[in-house]
Formats: sequence, structure tokens, C-alpha cells
Amino acid sequence: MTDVRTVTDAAFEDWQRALNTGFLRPPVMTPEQLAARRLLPGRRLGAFDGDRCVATFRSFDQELTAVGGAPVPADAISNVTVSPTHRRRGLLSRMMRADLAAARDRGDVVATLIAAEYPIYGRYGFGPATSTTEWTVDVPRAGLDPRWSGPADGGRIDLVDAEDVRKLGPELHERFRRAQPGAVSRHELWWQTNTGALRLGGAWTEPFFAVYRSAAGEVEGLVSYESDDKWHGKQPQNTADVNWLLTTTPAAGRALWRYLCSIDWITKVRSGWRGPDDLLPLHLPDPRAARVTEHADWLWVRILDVVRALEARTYDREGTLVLEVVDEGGFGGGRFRLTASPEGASCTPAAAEGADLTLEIGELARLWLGDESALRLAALGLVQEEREGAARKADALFRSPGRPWCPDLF
Ligand SMILES: CC(=O)SCCNC(=O)CCNC(=O)[C@H](O)C(C)(C)COP(=O)(O)OP(=O)(O)OC[C@H]1O[C@@H](n2cnc3c(N)ncnc32)[C@H](O)[C@@H]1OP(=O)(O)O
Repeated sequence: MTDVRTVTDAAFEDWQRALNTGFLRPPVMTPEQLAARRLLPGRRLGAFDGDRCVATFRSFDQELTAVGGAPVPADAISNVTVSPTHRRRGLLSRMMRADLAAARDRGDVVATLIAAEYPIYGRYGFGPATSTTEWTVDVPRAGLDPRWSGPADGGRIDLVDAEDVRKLGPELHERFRRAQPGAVSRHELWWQTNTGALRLGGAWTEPFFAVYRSAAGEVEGLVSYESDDKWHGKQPQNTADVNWLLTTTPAAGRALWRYLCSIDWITKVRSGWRGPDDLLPLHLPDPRAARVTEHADWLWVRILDVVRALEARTYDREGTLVLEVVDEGGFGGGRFRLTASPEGASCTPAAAEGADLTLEIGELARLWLGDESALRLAALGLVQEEREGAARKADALFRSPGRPWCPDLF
């Protein structure tokens, strides 16, 4: 019998070996890499067959920004693996059930994860609630004035070192994520591992870092990017690969994208994982120079507490909706009346009322973060209209003007 249990300190190295195996990475790590990995926060579950770890699961405390900016407590799930020798015997299901039940008992409103593959997590009540887009800009086609020499709005761009990023980044990110639905809180280790101060494994290449400051001297944007060294004969053909770019104002976005597209020798800019409504293409005189090179689901959300989730977000309009929420996992199902207005919302059990819409908990997560449309889900047969016009009414309440975005991979 394979035993699922909390991972002790003594079992950590074995657990890490199983994790690397599941992710098809070299199974053995150096003592330094192991020491760094031990620092990662959270609760580690493992499945053990005899004394060998054959499955891994880690979850940690996080905040997810709801529509309107409220942070909701989330159970972030990561490092999910089952060794190929033990696949399809229900080990993931056992670990997931244990973790979600504990999260619900702790009072987390949602669970979150970034899915390695689309078909895995819907069965546990998760829905794809944000998406991500990557563009590749063909710089010579973009029509930009080649004489550009920095922002003309009084702001400035400076190259900075990793140490500066560790000082400036956390506060900038806090401002960013509190204003961006779908964004998540970051542990301070994020800044260490993404600036080379803490090496979790693999090779580290020092990137370039640039900061945008407004005319008033406020830090409003930071970017990390790398470049290859590619020439075609005597023609430079370098690509700037954006690792991450964070901004808190439109001016910072304008300045930093323009900067990246104006670096001498750079003929391509790869944007990295952006929100699907990022303005990058529209910053270019010829937006067609920015080609979508990837578009996919990103953050998956599992609502654990329907009442608190629906009350945590804001609504731009007034309306009521009775939702029949189906939750086979047994955490968040039932019939609820949502009464919403720009002043606030209340959500109450409504077992005796007729439902407007019937939907599974995973589909509710997609609507909750404001991105998906109930009309589209109804057309797909994923939302059932119990009253005519209910899907349109739900869209008027739930959909938000800016799309949710989670820039983090965790
Ligand atoms: C948040 C993250 O960490 S994402 C990373 C996820 N990890 C990986 O992708 C690493 C490689 N894959 C694996 O380690 C494993 O295959 C896992 C973790 C995805 C699945 O583990 P398993 O123990 O095999 O899953 P388990 O046996 O509990 O399966 C439960 C159900 O999900 C289905 N399932 C599991 N994995 C997949 C998949 N990749 N695609 C489609 N269905 C899947 C099973 O068929 C089963 O279906 P059923 O309930 O209808 O019988």
C-alpha cells in the first residue's frame, strides 16, 4: 500500500528526487541546490512506496487579487508529480483531496495552480480563469522612429543591477498585483531566485535589468531581458527575450516596450508571458509587426467558498442572479442568490428559489475572475440557462473591462 503523508525533514531529499524525476529533470541535486530548495515555502505531501518517495505535492499560502482589487486567501498548488512507475493509480487524486480539504478548513477562499497539461485539473473543480499571450515583434517592420532616445514624458530609463532589483522590485510588485485581477502575491524568495541570488538548479545567466522612473522619480516599471548573439553575415539579428516586465502605469508600459524595440542590433523582441490584452502591439505604428507566437490558459482557480468568493469581488452594475453550483468535490456546491451593485455584493444560500443558471464550480471560477462569458459557456453546453436571458445577465454582472492576468509561474 502506498502511503500519502506529510514530508519530514529526513525525507526531503528523497521527495526532491521524486519531484525531479516527475518533471524529467536530473534526479540528483548538489547539496547547495537542495539547501536552496528547502527554503521554498509551504506544505509538502509525498506518497511513499516502502521507503521510496513516488509522488510529490506542495502547497503554500498566497493571495489572489479578485476583480476590484481585494486580495483573497488562496492555497497555491505546485510541484505535483507522480513517478512513471506509479501513474494512474489515484495518487494525485489522494493528495489533491487531502490538500483541498485542509485548505477549506483553514479558510482559504480559492486554490490556484498553473497546469502543466490542460486535461488534468478540471476533474478537481479547477477552471482556467486567466490566459496568457506571447508576441514576437519584428522590429524593422514596426515602423518606429529610429531616432528615439528615451521617453519624452519627463520619465527616464536606467539600467540597474540585480541588487537594485531586489530592493526596488518587491514594492513595485505589491502595487502592481493589488491593482491587477488575477495576479498573485510573491514570496520574497521570488526576487532572490529571479535575480541569481538563490540558485534552485540549472544554469543562471545574468540578464539585463532596466527601471522606468516617472518625472516625479517614482519607480513605475522594471524589466528583465536577455539577448542572444546572432548575426547573419554582417547583419545583426539579435532577439531580446523578455523574462518579465512589470509596470504600474501606462507611461511605464509605453516607455519600456519602446526601449526594448529600440535597442541597437535587436531585430526581434519576444514579449514573454503577457496578459492577453497587453497593449504591446498597439504601441507600434504597425501593430501587425507583433505576431502572437503563443496563447494558452494560465492560472487555474478552484473556488472553495462560493459565498466569500462572490462577495470579495466588485460589480459595475446592479443585478441579482440565482446560481445552482455543482461541485462533485463537495466543497462549494449549492444554490446561491447573488445580489450585486457597485456599492457591494451579498451572496446567500437560496435552496428554495428557482435557479437562473446551473454550472459546475470550475466554470464559475472562469466567470468569477471576469474573463470568460456565460453566453460562450452556454453555447459550449458548460452553463445551463434555466431562465431565458440569464447568461446575458450574468455577463453584464461578471465580465470586467480589463482582463485578468497572472504573470507568475509557480
Ligand atoms: C500544478 C502542477 O504542479 S502541474 C504539474 C503536473 N505534473 C506533471 O505534469 C508531471 C508528469 N505527470 C505526472 O506526474 C502525473 O501523470 C500526474 C501528476 C499528472 C497524474 O498523476 P496520477 O497519479 O497518474 O493521477 P491519478 O491516477 O490520480 O489520476 C486521476 C485522474 O486523472 C486522469 N489523469 C491524470 N493525469 C492525466 C493527464 N496528464 N491527462 C489526462 N488525464 C489525466 C487519470 O486518468 C484519472 O482519471 P479517472 O479519475 O477518470 O480515472
